Amino acid sequence: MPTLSHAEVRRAIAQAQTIVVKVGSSSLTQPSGHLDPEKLGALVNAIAHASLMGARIVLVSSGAIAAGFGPLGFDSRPKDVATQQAAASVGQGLLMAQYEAAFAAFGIRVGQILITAEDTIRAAQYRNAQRTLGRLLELGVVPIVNENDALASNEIRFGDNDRLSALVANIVRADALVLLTDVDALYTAPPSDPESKQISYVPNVVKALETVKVAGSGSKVGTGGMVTKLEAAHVAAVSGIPTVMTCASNAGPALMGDFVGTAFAPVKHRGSFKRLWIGFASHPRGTLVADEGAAHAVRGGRASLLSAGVVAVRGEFSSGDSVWIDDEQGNHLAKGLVGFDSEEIPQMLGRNTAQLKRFLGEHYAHPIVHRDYLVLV
Ligand SMILES: Nc1ncnc2c1ncn2[C@@H]1O[C@H](COP(=O)(O)OP(=O)(O)O)[C@@H](O)[C@H]1O
Ligand SMILES: N[C@@H](CCC(=O)OP(=O)(O)O)C(=O)O
Repeated sequence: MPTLSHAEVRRAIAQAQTIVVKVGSSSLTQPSGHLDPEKLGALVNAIAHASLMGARIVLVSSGAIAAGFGPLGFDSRPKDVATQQAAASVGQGLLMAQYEAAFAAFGIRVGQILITAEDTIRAAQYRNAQRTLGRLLELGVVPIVNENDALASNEIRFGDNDRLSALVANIVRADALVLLTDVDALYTAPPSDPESKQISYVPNVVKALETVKVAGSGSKVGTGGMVTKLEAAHVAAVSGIPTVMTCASNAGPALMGDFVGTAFAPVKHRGSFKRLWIGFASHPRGTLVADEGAAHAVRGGRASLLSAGVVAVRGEFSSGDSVWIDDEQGNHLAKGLVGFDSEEIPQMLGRNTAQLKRFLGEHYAHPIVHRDYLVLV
């Protein structure tokens, strides 16, 4: 796919029909941690205008934990997961109440969708999310999405909403992703570094990942920092979706395609969602170690991982979980969704398909990781 110029990326954003807008906690709160109605109101104003002009907008909004810890009597954002989940449970309702009132002033209805990482891969939940989001957009509603913090388990939560927003952009087949945060653009290094310079256009986010120095969150309430925002832009780019990242006060101009913040060009045509999920969002539960021949085949990009080429298995996982595929030197080669439970695998190691069928039965005569569920890293 030829790289779009900076102007073409901005035009694509201006013309986008379906847009996912992600806003971070730091952009919705006062320094005290309470929700800031003015910031929220300004954001809603920008989104409502784009929506009334015909854009279909999905808002991925953080802020539940930030909105909940103050009313619960905590001075600062809680660090332990259980209290964060309780704060999110209290804060999510408060957050939605503010959005409801702010959008109502424009005659726009909102709908709440809380989603976990698992919902984005299990086929039934994925289809339900897709159908509900699609119908809400048809009805002119602005869906407001957040991670289902109160229920997500520690191991598989997204934690930040950046990657979630890129996956939502895939679910709704968005034409653009707008990441709103507390910094006006991507810089060559964290903005606290006096040498850092603003970057207005990233033609290839994969290359940018190698050169830009990024750090975690600069605020007390944000979670992922620039690392997860670049990951989100990366997922979007390889899904054929352009991204613009800027501060929340630039939401209006960003949605209009003005040259604010940083624009990221798409690098590929739209790809398979399942492979994207495996590559970017899934958290490996264990490791399969490939021998030299299998490692070579996996690196080639089109082979399944067969038990004949696996020399060791580590971790506890179930069929369908994500695992690392490593070479014998410990380098990660790929991630994949494994076809068997971890306890089933030791008896399969080193056996070819005919032997698996003969000694263990038909059920075992399949790749440990099928190539359709394997993504090189
Ligand atoms: N190279 C960089 N360019 C811009 N910002 C960066 C960079 N590296 C780290 N950051 C930090 O990332 C922060 C935004 O992330 P975060 O606090 O998680 O926001 P949000 O709550 O919007 O997700 C910025 O405030 C900034 O301090
Ligand atoms: N789901 C959490 C989001 C966590 C968070 O802070 O995310 P972000 O602001 O995007 O770094 C919440 O609503 O509080």
